[in-house]
Amino acid sequence: MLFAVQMTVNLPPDLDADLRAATLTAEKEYAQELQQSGEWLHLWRCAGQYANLSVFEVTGNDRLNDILWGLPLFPYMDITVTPLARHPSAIR
Ligand SMILES: O=C(O)CC1=CCC(=O)O1
Repeated sequence: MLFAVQMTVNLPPDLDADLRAATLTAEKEYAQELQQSGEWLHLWRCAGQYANLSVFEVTGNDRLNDILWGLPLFPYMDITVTPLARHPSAIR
């Protein structure tokens, strides 16, 4: 199943600098592992925003939920999930 996910990051300005750096490092590793495994198909920056638009291909809602709850930045994110269906005019 395909899902578009928008993640907006709201890191508290007073977050401890070491915790911030460790969380960002862990987020990058987590995201890159899921891209390498093939579940995280696209990861795009929303221009001008501390947000991304991602596409996941996963077995279902429960798997996507597990992935999102596992994001190191999850406590600092607003997340919107859109299930995707094939568009009748799509050629690929
Ligand atoms: O910077 C972001 O958009 C948050 C994020 C998700 C995966 C990642 O590496 O950073």
